[in-house]
Amino acid sequence: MLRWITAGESHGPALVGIVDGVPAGLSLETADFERALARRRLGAGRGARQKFETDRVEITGGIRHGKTTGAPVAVLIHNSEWPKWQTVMSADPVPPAALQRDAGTGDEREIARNRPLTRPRPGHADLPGAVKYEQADARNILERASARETAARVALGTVAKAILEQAAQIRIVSQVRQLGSVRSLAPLATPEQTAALDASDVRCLDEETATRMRAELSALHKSGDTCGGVVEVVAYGVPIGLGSHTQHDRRLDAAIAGAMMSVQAFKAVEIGDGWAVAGLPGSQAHDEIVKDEDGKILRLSNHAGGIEGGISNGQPVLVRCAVKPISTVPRALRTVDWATGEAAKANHQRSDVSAVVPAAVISESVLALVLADFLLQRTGGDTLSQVRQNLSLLSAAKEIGSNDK
Ligand SMILES: Cc1cc2nc3c(=O)[nH]c(=O)nc-3n(C[C@H](O)[C@H](O)[C@H](O)COP(=O)(O)O)c2cc1C
Ligand SMILES: C=C(O[C@@H]1CC(C(=O)O)=C[C@@H](OP(=O)(O)O)[C@H]1O)C(=O)O
Repeated sequence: MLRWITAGESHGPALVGIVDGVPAGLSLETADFERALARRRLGAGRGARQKFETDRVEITGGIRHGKTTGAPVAVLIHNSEWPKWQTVMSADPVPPAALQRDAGTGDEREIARNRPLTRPRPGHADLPGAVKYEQADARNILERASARETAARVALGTVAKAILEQAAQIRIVSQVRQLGSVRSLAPLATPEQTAALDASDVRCLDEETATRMRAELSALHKSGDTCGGVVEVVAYGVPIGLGSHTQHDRRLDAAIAGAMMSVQAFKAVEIGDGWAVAGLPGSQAHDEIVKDEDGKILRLSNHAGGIEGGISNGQPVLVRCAVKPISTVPRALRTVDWATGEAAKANHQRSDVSAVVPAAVISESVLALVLADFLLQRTGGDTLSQVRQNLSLLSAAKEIGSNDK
């Protein structure tokens, strides 16, 4: 079983991610984490921060000389901007005067950064968070609500991907299915296309569609607006038998949907052709089962997205997620200033125009974490070789009915 947790603020000194239950013997090193984080920074629509952020990684537990030891893996991701934020984000009390002056740079923005944020942004966590936690400064909410946190999840996803790839040759790939109102009809991506997708600023290999996506982003940017979209993530090589129909919290589809919905701005999750099959007759909605010439069982389609009854069925696991538009809209939305009680325009700060491209990369990590957890629940094993061996025994014993004899 794999457990994971993150901590840290967007403008704090670092993010922390911890994943427990990692088998010993996996090959992993700092460069693997940094490569994964560089993929998350990619993409059209990102704001100023990603231009200078380097996501410097420090492994502080669970890996020695390039191999996991079986101990929890702990990773720090340093914040490149920390010196600039040190006063306003200080964990220890600072004298009020220190918050009213800049750090000697003469930079007005520095002073502004220290003022309490009292004009909540519709769509962000500012208002419900401030009410719930009784905070007068929305910064105490937005710092942790920020999707900066997904950097830690991508770091942990690097461990999960290593488990899946090294133990079971499971590979995950993502693409952008829709950016703003522009939809992509591109075929399902394969793992071999990962490098090409990473090289596309809109994560779309159809050039005509990619051009329309860029044009829409640029028009929105010019008009001070933002957009969302749809990301698609596929896991290939998932064996039959991850998850269970026997209890609500053992269903693989439920775990995937829950994990995906936990990503900032993800507002809907579809497994396979989830929304489309709702409107189809049953005769067209299911994946018929046939035998090939060698007697092997095959499917004629994959509407179910690789999961039936909460159990992986051997087909690629296919998930789509709807990502809402960024809520820090430059053409700021109406709100109420809780300091004055007056109508106001929402706080505006440096922001992304669209998070859809990094969202695709994040969805890979989130899917990897869930699949690695369910794989280890199925196989057990404290080391990579035990997981491999147990998996091969499970694959060998898959004859239907053998347990009834
Ligand atoms: C990769 C990524 C980047 C994001 N960047 C921003 C941003 O720059 N500005 C913003 O207002 N929201 C951004 N968001 C979305 C907010 O974090 C999110 O809307 C907010 O935390 C409220 O959570 P909810 O949308 O899940 O309700 C981003 C989301 C993701 C996944
Ligand atoms: C920092 C990241 O995304 C941030 C997510 C985010 C938000 O509100 O979610 C707001 C912005 O923060 P900032 O004001 O510091 O630029 C984004 O840049 C990141 O993805 O690494």
